[in-house]
Amino acid sequence: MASSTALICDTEAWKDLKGHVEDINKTHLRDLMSDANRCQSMMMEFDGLFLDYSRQRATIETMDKLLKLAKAAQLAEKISRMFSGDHINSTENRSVLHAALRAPKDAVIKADGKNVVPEVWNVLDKIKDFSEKIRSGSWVGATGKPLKDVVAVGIGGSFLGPLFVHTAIQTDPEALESAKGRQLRFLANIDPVDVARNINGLNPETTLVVVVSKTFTTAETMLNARTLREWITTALGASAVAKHMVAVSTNLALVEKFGIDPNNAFAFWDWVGGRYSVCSAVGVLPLSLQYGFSVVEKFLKGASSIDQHFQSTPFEKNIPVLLGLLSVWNVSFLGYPARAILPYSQALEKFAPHIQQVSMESNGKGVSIDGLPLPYETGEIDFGEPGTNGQHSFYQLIHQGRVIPCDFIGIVKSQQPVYLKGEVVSNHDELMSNFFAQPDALAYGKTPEQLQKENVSENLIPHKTFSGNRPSLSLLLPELTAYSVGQLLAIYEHRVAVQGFVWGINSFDQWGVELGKVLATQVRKQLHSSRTQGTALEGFNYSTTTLLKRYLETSSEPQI
Ligand SMILES: O=P(O)(O)OC[C@H]1O[C@](O)(CO)[C@@H](O)[C@@H]1O
Repeated sequence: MASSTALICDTEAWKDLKGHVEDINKTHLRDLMSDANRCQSMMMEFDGLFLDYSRQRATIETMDKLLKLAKAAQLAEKISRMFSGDHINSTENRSVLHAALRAPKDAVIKADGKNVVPEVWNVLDKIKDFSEKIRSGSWVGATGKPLKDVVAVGIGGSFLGPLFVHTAIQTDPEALESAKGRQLRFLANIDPVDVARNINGLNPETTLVVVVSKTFTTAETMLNARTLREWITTALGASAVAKHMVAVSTNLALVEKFGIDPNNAFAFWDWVGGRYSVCSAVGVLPLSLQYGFSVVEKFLKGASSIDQHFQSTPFEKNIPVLLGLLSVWNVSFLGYPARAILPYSQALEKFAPHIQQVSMESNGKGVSIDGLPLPYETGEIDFGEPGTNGQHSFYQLIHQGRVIPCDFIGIVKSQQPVYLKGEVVSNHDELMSNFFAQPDALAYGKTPEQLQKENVSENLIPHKTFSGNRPSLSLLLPELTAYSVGQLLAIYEHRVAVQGFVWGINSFDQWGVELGKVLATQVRKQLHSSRTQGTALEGFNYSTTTLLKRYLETSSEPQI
């Protein structure tokens, strides 16, 4: 781009792709898929992962044009600025260095001129030491009992990533074995029902609470932390906090003010965005308590492998770059506003919710990084469910309704294989039959002519016709281990960054979450004064006043 304030849509590369849409609209995936050379060029392998994007509505020419768009967007420079610790999160004046969280001990990654890797490893070593003490029972609670259960209190990025990784590895044989006799739970929502569910069946005597908050000011997390502090101190006395509560934060002063011993706090840094923090103490501490540090270290290594691939592989073979460019193609050129994340793996059931934050909080922006209003949409609506459950839910719309590019994620080797004697296939093969079938159903569809040949009655033909030409990609992982979960995470993190870099936005701030928080403060104040002094409602519009009045009049909330 000529100047830093120019928008990507003004470049020749963007305009060229706009024109190219017409060519693509003349194609059908049925025909594109019959070109073996094209398909072969759209498959690649890295470190055990296999990517097939031949079912994208793209030709070799499209890919060529997308690579030109990457050049016009100065993608290589932007990636390099990220890894060099430049303050690419300009609205918060911060570096974006989550890759440093999983870098090998001898790597050098600088923020503001200082190598951050030794600090990262100091915290990792502290987590290793602490989690071993808890797991071995050498650290005991206030009544002398070992702490076998952990409740991690946090929300958003201080919750979704750790929950995803926990859910993904909990049935992996190695992780399962190392977690025997232990429980890890996550308290995120301020809904008191979530508190009730999370402490149900737990004994404060044997529970460790980990308060996870980058800022240590998030209203929900702090109230939930105070609620669990009350649960512990009511049962065990005020001094029990020292043994039963620890924290993860960048704000160690507030951790201390809360009453948690600073020695029991695990730091991270402002160059780690909340939604990119699962590889910091945010995820590593709770996961190490549950599975042991050596399992979690494999997760970090998997992510690091993708970091190196992303940083050094030419774009035409670079998985996050290719996926990011294809997403830009689908959103900005083909006009598909959503993306379905469809892992054929129950263990990945929390992957889509995590990626929703990573992607939508990062790329749902209305202005360029320089503050210019964007004449094009950014970000996509991410959603998903594991297969085959999703097939019995929203796939109808994907097959015959709106066009939604799909990410199919499959695993070669099941974490928990089952084969029943006499069955046609193993349970995992049954699952994977669907993984292989769905992308073709979407791509090829079914024509009225085919239905006629099958003697389908005329009145049903329109209903049974599938237009096809619906794009997807398939990612095949050899197995689902801590390592491959790390790979998967980093692929999506970097893919989202690629999209943001091309769109010319700041993918690392999140000002859009602030307004609602401010308005909730006004409501909170009003609820307090109405409940304690009977103050009349003031300063709200007709609708909110009516709703609040009804809530206050009919609510059975305990009075303060
Ligand atoms: O870790 P914290 O500071 O409690 O923030 C939690 C979450 O709140 C947000 O700031 C906004 O929802 C997220 O970006 C962040 O992950």
